[in-house]
Amino acid sequence: MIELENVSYGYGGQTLFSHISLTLAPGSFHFLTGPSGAGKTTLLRLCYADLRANKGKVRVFGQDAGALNRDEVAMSRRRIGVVHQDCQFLDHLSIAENIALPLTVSGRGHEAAQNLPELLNWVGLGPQANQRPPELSGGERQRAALARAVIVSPDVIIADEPTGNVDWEMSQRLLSLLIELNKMGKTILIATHDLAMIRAAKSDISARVLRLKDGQLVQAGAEL
Ligand SMILES: Nc1ncnc2c1ncn2[C@@H]1O[C@H](COP(=O)(O)OP(=O)(O)OP(=O)(O)O)[C@@H](O)[C@H]1O
Repeated sequence: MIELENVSYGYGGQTLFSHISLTLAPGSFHFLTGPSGAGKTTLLRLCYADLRANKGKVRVFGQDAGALNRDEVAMSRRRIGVVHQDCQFLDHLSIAENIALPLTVSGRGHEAAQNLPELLNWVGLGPQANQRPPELSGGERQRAALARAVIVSPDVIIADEPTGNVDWEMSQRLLSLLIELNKMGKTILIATHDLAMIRAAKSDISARVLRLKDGQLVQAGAEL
C-alpha cells in the first residue's frame, strides 16, 4: 500500500534520517516509536505524501509519490485517513460537523448524513454530537479525530500520537477502535510514545514495532 525505499529527509539542509525503508502491506499494523524529535511525524507525513523525500522513493498505492501532481496527491490522500497530533478542529462547528467535514468539503454531504449516526456511536460520541470542540475532553477530541479520519472509508489509517494526553482507560478505548479497524482489513500506522499501549496491542494483534532513533529505523526490542 505504502512503501518507502531508501528514503532520506531533512529540514533546512540538516539530515533528519536517511536510507529508511518501510513497507506497509495491506492489512498490516505498525507502531512507530522513538524519542521526541527523532522524526516520527516527518516519517508519517512522507507516508501520506504531505512531504516529498529528499532522496529515495515513496510509493503510495503503487504510484511514485514524488511524481504525483497536486490532484493525484489529493486522490491518494482520499484513501488515507490521518489522525493529527493536535486534532485541529474548527471551533465554530459542532463535533458532528467537524467529523463530517472531509465529506462535506468534497460534495459528499449526503454520505456524511448517512454514516454519521453510526460513526458517532462507534466512537461513543452520540451525546456530544452538537457540542463544540472546546467543550469536549481530551479523550473525546481524540475519538472525534479518529472518526473524522475514518468517515471517508480509507484503506490506510495513519495516527500521530492518538493517545497523547489521555488516561490509560481512554488509551485502551482508542486502541480497541484501531484494532477493530485493522480487523476490518484497514492498514494501520501509529506513531506513539505509549509503550504500555503497544504491549497491550501485541497481546491482541500481530503488530510490527519500529523505532526511529539517530536517523535510523530499526525493529524495537528490549524496551518492550
Ligand atoms: N516544518 C519544519 N521545519 C523545520 N524543522 C522541522 C519542521 N518540522 C519538524 N522539524 C524538526 O524536525 C525534527 C523532527 O520533528 P518531528 O515532529 O518529525 O519529530 P517527532 O519524532 O514526531 O517528535 P515528537 O515525538 O516530539 O512529536 C525536530 O527537530 C523538529 O524541530
